[in-house]
Amino acid sequence: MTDPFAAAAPAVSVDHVDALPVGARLGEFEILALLGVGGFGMVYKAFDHSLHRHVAIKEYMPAALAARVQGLQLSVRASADLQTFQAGLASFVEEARLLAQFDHPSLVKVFRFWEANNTAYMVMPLYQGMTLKQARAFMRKPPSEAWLRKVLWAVLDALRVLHENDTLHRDISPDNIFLQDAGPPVLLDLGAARHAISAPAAQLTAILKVNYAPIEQYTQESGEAPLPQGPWSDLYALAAVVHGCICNDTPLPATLRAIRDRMVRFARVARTVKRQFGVEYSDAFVAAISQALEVQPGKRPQSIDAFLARMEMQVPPEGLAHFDWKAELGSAWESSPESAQEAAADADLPTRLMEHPAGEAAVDLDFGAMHRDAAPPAASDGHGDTVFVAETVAAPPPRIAQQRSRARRQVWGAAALAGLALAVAGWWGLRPMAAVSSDGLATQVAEPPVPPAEAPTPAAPAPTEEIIEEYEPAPAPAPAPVAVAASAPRPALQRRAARPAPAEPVPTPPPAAAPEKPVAVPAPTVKPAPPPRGPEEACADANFLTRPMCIHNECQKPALSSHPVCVEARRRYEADARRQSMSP
Ligand SMILES: Nc1ncnc2c1ncn2[C@@H]1O[C@H](COP(=O)(O)OP(=O)(O)OP(=O)(O)O)[C@@H](O)[C@H]1O
Repeated sequence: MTDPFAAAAPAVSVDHVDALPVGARLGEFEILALLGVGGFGMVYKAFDHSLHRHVAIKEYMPAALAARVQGLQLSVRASADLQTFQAGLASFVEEARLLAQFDHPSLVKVFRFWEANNTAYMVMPLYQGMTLKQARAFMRKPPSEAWLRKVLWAVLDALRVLHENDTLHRDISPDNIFLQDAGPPVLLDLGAARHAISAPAAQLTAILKVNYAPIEQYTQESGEAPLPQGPWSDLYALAAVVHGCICNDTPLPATLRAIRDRMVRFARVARTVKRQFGVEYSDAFVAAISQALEVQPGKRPQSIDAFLARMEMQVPPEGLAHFDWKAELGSAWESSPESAQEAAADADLPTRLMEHPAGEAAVDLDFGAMHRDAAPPAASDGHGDTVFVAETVAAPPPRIAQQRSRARRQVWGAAALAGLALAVAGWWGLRPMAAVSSDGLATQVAEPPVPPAEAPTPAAPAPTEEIIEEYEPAPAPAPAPVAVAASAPRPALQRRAARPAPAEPVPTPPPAAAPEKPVAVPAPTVKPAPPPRGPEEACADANFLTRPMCIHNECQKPALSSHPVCVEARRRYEADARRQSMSP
């Protein structure tokens, strides 16, 4: 029997101490390899000895909460986590049951599922290809509009099935969109376990992919009136995926955008891409993505049909059923991430597009290392764009009359999270930025940091030194508590919410006092010049939000480059850059 999925193999070799061993038997299925590890599950290539075909099996395995102690059995690490583990398990099964009902070429098919060994398993087709996140590394320039439209149509069609069944996806990201080597792109999972683990009881953590989650997902747990979620929420995430794919960079989190929207407008991205790469996007395409990226839910297209209409897309793109994503990338495709980088360098093209509005700095923030203190670190494995959001205990339901101001406060709560994220990101992810010419186009672009061949030495110059000079710290939001008000648990698979109220302006926090201009003081003529102040001294007056950036800026001064604080900051930066370059 021919098996169209037989050749599928992991794009990168994966290993995990808690993975099932090769050769393990789960009934008629024999484990052949580990394909991928998510925060909440492991996916294996397996052989079905009954039907004689290769399949993929996903095992519920939240490594932060459970371990494999004996044979195939899972054991919860700490009794305190039992309830959380069980909630995730129940949602995993619920998701499997839901997906098993659907039969759509772009929605992962579940052949069967069952519970055993204190966990559960989901059997799926073994797709051949790689995730959009992995595929982007093989592109020397942004993909064409025609290519993106094929991916979008497939995902939107799958989303339509979910929305029509009163279910939201809530977890769309480049690593959940799977590009088959020949066939339509597939939406891999619903992230139900992720959301259930975030909310098994009333005092919990929300776990979000911060670069793609719309602002309303930060407020969903609140016992106060939440910002409404609906198809517009999935559309935001999908538009963020497009923005990120074109820029080859993760988009700014909605929480940061709610404070002050520094994300490069999509229209400007399109202009820059045209100029730098010669890749053009139509007005309709740009308008639809721009609208779906609105921070305020009410300003986005409210349904998939509205989005498609904005995009002037009424019929499926031709050849979607046999979409060969590599071939259709044309000259953008390279056979390896390294050659994609080299080709871009040879053609004097950047691999990543970064720009910012005139007079403002664009900061490439990496939230990968940010976790709530109490969150077990293993939950982040392979999920650099996930963040744990601290939440407090549920409040009583609000009166309707108070909902407006409460919704506003929720945005502020989310914004407070952003403040913390900003502070952490200042340490971990400050990257080069681009200057913008008066025509609104990026005039410089930054390449991703290249991992040093050897261990960094303290005297090594910071990799971003030249361009960072242009950086001006953003006005910091006033310090605010980082906890987002919390609530009662919600169903693991989010039911569709009511249409949002007409757009209400997201409150803009008062800008922090502008730093005073330095006053020229005559230099002392007799006393020798004092030794340069250390970065910590120089930033003594900075608050917890502005301090990391202040220290970073101080460390750009040549006199301080070998100061221990700067050496440590640089070491962290470089370790992070290496970690990122190694992640698939
Ligand atoms: N049916 C499949 N065929 C081939 N590879 C797959 C399949 N399903 C998943 N994978 C691979 O396994 C990886 C992890 O899968 P998946 O994203 O479903 O895990 P997860 O635990 O749900 O992660 P997340 O944290 O995103 O919820 C994917 O990135 C993909 O590379």
